[in-house]
Amino acid sequence: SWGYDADNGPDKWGDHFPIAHGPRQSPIDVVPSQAQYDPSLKPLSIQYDPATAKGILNNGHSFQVDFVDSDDRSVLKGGPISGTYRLRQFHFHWGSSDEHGSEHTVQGVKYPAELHLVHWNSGKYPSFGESAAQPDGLAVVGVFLKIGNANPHLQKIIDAFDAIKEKGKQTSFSDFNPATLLPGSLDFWTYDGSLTTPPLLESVTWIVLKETISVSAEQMARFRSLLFTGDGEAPCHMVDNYRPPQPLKQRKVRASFK
Ligand SMILES: Nc1nnc(SCC(=O)Nc2ccc(S(N)(=O)=O)cc2)s1
Ligand SMILES: [Zn+2]
Repeated sequence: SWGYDADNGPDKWGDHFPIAHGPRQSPIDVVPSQAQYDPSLKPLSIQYDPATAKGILNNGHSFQVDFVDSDDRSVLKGGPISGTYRLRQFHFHWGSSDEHGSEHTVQGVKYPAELHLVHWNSGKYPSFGESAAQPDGLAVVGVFLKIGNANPHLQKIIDAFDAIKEKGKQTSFSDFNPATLLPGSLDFWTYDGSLTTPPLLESVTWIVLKETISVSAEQMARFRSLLFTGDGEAPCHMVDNYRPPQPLKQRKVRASFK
């Protein structure tokens, strides 16, 4: 099935998922000078309850931290979205070296990793699955990681990696507030896009934060110790699990800041 190799990677996804060539694909290259400041954008409202953290899973493409999303304890509001979107999971994309790895780029600048906090429109739809099929179903907050001081909040996640080294492994993960992974400023760019992996559904309102969070080179090396492969397979390090920027086509990117 799909992956990030030459034979099953982003250039091949259109064979089974023709929407790969659609009008609102993600990620994109954000060009700040082309983004229009929109004073009607509200400030982002992010309220997460650490008690909703459930588990951490190596799904063979990335690792994700899953949340209880059967109630509105961890929600995103404001910004470009209307109503309430519930946190479902967060995950990352990263490179084989510190020079690349993010999905979105900023005027061609690549970051070593990118965090995605995935939310669904619980105010309007009954489930994640339903939401994922709607043009206003999902909202993903993207945060760039930049090499610097070790990030103590990331360390709790990294300490769980030994238990999820191989594809399919999962372990419990509790009492974690993903808001600790956000930068000081919630200034953002926003545009209409898609999931960046198959099924590439065009149901995502993207909210890409301008400010980065830090990660140390040693912490990035721990990300690269995870495996795409499962127990008993020839081990393949989980690196370069990012889709490159896609055509902007008829879209505008808006900025929440001047
Ligand atoms: N009916 C459906 N159930 N599940 C799906 S897709 C599962 C899923 O959450 N996929 C997903 C893929 C990419 C992203 S991302 N990288 O944040 O755009 C987020 C989420 S469609
Ligand atoms: Zn993602």
